[in-house]
Amino acid sequence: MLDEVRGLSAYTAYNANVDAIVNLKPEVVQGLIDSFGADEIRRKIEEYPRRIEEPIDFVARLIHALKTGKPMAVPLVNEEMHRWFDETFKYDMERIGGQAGIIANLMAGLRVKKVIAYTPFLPKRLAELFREGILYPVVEDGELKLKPIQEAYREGDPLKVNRIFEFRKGMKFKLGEEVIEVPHSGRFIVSSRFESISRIETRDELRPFLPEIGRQVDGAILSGYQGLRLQYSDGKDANYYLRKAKEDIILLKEADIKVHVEFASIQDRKLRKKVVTNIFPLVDSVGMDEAEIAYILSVLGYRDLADRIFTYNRIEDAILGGMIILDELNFEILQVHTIYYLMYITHRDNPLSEEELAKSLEFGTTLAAARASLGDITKPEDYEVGLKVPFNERSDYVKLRFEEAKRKLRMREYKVVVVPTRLVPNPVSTVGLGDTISTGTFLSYIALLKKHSK
Ligand SMILES: Nc1ncnc2c1ncn2[C@@H]1O[C@H](COP(=O)(O)O)[C@@H](O)[C@H]1O
Ligand SMILES: O=P(O)(O)OC[C@H]1O[C@](O)(COP(=O)(O)O)[C@@H](O)[C@@H]1O
Ligand SMILES: [Mg+2]
Repeated sequence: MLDEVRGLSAYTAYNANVDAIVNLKPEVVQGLIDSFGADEIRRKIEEYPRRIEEPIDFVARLIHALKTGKPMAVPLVNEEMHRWFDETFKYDMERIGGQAGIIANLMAGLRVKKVIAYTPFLPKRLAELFREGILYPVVEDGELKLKPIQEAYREGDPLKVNRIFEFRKGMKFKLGEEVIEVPHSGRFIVSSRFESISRIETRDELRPFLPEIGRQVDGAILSGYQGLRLQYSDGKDANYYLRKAKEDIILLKEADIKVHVEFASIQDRKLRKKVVTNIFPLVDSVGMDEAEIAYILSVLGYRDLADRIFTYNRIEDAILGGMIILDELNFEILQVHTIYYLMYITHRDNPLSEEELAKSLEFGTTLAAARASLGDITKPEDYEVGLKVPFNERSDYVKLRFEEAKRKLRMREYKVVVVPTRLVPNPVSTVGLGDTISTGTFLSYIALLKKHSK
């Protein structure tokens, strides 16, 4: 599968940023609890702030994420808080972040045939974090040029920095009298959402060249819509940017390529609904994690099912939710990544067999296991490391529950495929694992479709 994937060319847009990463230590978490007070933190968790405006919002959402062990992302809207973060935490490293940034570097690491990456802002510091070989589209003398991305930076473009808090399974701390033990390794993302970095779009001069870009690739992976704002100070709004985003997809698809959207957490319910209802029906494939499937169902009017997924993590609920999302938003294939399994839901008439779909999921989890083990994938041989990671200890349980779900649910009109994940017990890093899975599954899906059409 790796060779077939490496024979493909792909385009990715829109979000890339610098991730400033903190590997959380229990004493740092305990220090935060001691200085903000357990009662105040509990009260804030109940309130469940959806934006970080002051430090207590951050502390409450972080402690909640640690308690559940779920991957979460919360927008930071108060620019003043940069100072508080920088004074409170010591960053362990800086690397490229954002779905488009991570995916571009992953594909370049695998030496995929051609990687074109586009991000509306490209300051020098960001351009330098992209891997060699990645091309950036620019318009020169009225023509499309693909430049090495490191040479394409623009002076004066704003730099976006997100903070990532990596936490590890088994970490213990006390919230008042309550002893909390983190149930899973994961990451908590503080996503910067200031107006200057929130225009997720293709520059007007480049948009007419999207069909030409589409003709040079086999597929496109788009993400970053979560960075939009409902309103901008110049009178523009999310509807304006979503209309442009829809135009982009239509133009790329003139070349009859498959388009995948990698979904990411959108805390604002209005924006979440706008993004899924505008964008998903235009694309072929969508990827998301377990929390995101519940968030989407909740805005589509399936609150009970969303709550069940959040609370119990049952496979049958995720399958039911996935079938609803696929049908309501009418696209080709949904891929869901959870800690213990990956899942595809597609229509019965999908040309790929269930065995082929399972192979594609296995490719995705193997790639993620390689990244979790090594921290990054810098060369094609790194994939082999993933093959050495065993499937997780709940694999038999996952298979059993899937068989049960098949008996309970009406699934005749769909192909539903579930494979257990290869889980690294002590991952070097977890940020970007979802993007890695989705890149692996989407590229292998295209490669398998190509085989069928030969
Ligand atoms: N330690 C891990 N080893 C392998 N794969 C992992 C590990 N931890 C998480 N994963 C996978 O990554 C996704 C996370 O997706 P996000 O979109 O980044 O939330 C998780 O569901 C696992 O499938
Ligand atoms: O929502 P934003 O601000 O574009 O940022 C997305 C964030 O998600 C990531 O792309 C990681 O995503 P996953 O962990 O879900 O794979 C980070 O690198 C980045 O900071
Ligand atoms: Mg993700």
